[in-house]
Amino acid sequence: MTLSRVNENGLVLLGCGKMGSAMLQGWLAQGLNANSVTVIDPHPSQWVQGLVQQGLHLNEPLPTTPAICIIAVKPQMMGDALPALRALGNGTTVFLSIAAGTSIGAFADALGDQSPIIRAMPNTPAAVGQGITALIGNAHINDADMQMGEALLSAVGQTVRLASEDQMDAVTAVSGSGPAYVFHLIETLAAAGVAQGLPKDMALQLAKATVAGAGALAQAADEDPTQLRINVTSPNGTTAAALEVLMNETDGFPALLNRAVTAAADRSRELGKE
Ligand SMILES: NC(=O)C1=CN([C@@H]2O[C@H](COP(=O)(O)OP(=O)(O)OC[C@H]3O[C@@H](n4cnc5c(N)ncnc54)[C@H](OP(=O)(O)O)[C@@H]3O)[C@@H](O)[C@H]2O)C=CC1
Ligand SMILES: O=C(O)[C@@H]1CCC=N1
Repeated sequence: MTLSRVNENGLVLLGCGKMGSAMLQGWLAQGLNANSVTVIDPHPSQWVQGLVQQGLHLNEPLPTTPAICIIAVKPQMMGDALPALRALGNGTTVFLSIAAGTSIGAFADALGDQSPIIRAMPNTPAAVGQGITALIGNAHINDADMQMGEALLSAVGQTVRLASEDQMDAVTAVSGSGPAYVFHLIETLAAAGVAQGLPKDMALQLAKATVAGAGALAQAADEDPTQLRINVTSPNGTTAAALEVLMNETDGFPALLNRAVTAAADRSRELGKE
């Protein structure tokens, strides 16, 4: 689907930090006109300020009925930020929030209970077009609205639709926060390489390329990740020695990652109540 509805009627982006900027970059690359975009952010980056020359509206009054308003501020800032959007509520403007924790019900309370609202959870690989976003809409979202939301998020990666909003805490814990776990894996794999005698730069290069290559193979291969792991593991070889440590039932990777994902999902649920 093209971004024609957004180009014709406009897009408001509330909050243009890490995620807002990553998405905006993808939309512009996919053909969104800068002059269809209004960004509201108290401290816009140099990059966003530079887009004003291409027609982007920065901290200007809101258009009357934009096609969509993307909410990309921190959950803790919602109380301060949402009143600025009330004029767009209960109309045809679709609200799409990417905030962790904040429920569709909380947005309906703040913006009007007739408002079409999509809740989405992207992740930072969106900055290189390789994100994944889960979405769910409320009862006022029609097919065309959902397609518009998906078209925008597809500009920065894959999309999946959720069956229920309850799934969003788990999604946040797996793919929203997940890139941080993988970056930590890169950091710790490189540090372990240094401990084994490698120079720091080379250890980091090896760790980054290994994670990137394994990720690309997992996406491209017909085999599932279990088979791909088995393919690396020679009987009585080096990988088997490492996996014996990593797959330990009590303090191995599965137990550790399960605890980490549970902590993230619990925090997402808490954020929804704050
Ligand atoms: N980072 C991530 O990996 C992901 C984040 N998210 C969600 O995305 C949202 C944004 O996160 P992220 O981009 O990391 O955060 P950032 O802090 O990078 O971006 C938020 C932006 O909103 C601005 N802002 C603060 N108050 C207002 C206001 N009242 N009106 C307009 N803009 C305001 C901030 O300005 P200033 O810095 O000056 O306060 C900042 O530029 C969060 O809700 C988060 O849960 C979702 C998926 C992944
Ligand atoms: O850490 C957070 O709360 C946000 C949501 C998912 C990724 N970053």
